[in-house]
Amino acid sequence: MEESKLSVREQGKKIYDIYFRDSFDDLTEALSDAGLLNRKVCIVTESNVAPLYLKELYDLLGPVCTKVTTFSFSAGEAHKQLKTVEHLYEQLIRNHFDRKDLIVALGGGVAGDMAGFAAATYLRGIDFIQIPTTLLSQVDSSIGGKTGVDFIQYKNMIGAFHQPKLVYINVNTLKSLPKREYLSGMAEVVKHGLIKDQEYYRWIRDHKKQILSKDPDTMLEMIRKSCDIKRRVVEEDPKEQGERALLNFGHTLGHAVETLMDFSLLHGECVAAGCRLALKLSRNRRMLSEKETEEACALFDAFSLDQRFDRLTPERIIETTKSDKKMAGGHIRFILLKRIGEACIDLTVSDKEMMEVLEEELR
Ligand SMILES: O=C(O)C(=O)C[C@@H](O)[C@H](O)[C@H](O)COP(=O)(O)O
Repeated sequence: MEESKLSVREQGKKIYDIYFRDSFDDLTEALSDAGLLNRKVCIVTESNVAPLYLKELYDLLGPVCTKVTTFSFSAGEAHKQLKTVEHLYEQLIRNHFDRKDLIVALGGGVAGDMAGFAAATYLRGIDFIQIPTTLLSQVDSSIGGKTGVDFIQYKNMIGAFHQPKLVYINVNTLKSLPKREYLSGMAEVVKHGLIKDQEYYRWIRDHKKQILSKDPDTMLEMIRKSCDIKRRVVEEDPKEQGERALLNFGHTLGHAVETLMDFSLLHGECVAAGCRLALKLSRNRRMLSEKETEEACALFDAFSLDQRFDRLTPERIIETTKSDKKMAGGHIRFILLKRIGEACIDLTVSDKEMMEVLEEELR
């Protein structure tokens, strides 16, 4: 398997590397290259991931760190809350963590977002690294430094931009990932093709079989391609002043569905629902043809991203969307497609337009 890495830069200066590997074998070398050896470390992980990889990580880090502690919380979006972060702060304080020490986020998006947020805020900021173990976190949430927690039912409402010092992707962790979780990550992968790269979108369509069977070489190529797209976007606009908002394609209505379904659907499943709606909004604006829209929706279907959310009404979804943070000057910030492979920001989508696509989707 080809092994490689990508560097994420800001204003030409390297900020961190993303490693693509099929084991944890050279993690300590990666830490050494990033200047992160001989520190006190806290591995932050969750209850599903801990039994699989915590011991391996602990044993690897022990010899190259001054002390290794672990913090494990109950898995699930319901625990991505300030309360969990408070427990982590307490542990860091009890173990006398100072500004030179390191947090290691081991797990999916919830672990990464929350550990990153703790790292951003503890002592006004300490270093952290990302070791993502789900497809969604490998292609999306581990890159770009968005960290945070949900607040009451508001998704990612409290957070900070804080860049990791290293992202270490071991694609072999996907073998143990439940199928539903794996497919949920495909929503972000398809999103990358739709918003930025028509050729990549076609590549995904042509490699459905290999992707579904978790063919290692295909997964590695796909993860690299997606990370490269995300890297380019966040390099250009690290703090979401413009271009980076395009990564929110599917998230405007997706976050509303996720909240209203009480987080019973996975994040990627809700993003897929949001992407279908955004595709249909783009079609109704005559930016996409009926055929292109159907084909893109069918690609989500191929990855079983066709969950129903018909117990929700269009009115409730629209109302919840307006309380999300994607508002700009009183308008909902939508990401639409000008064509397959090119997205744009739009502040003019009306309630009527939303109603039309929601009624179509919920029919
Ligand atoms: O990194 C980004 O920027 C993204 O928007 C990527 C999204 O796929 C991701 O889910 C992100 O966490 C959503 O951010 P939010 O600002 O809408 O909470």
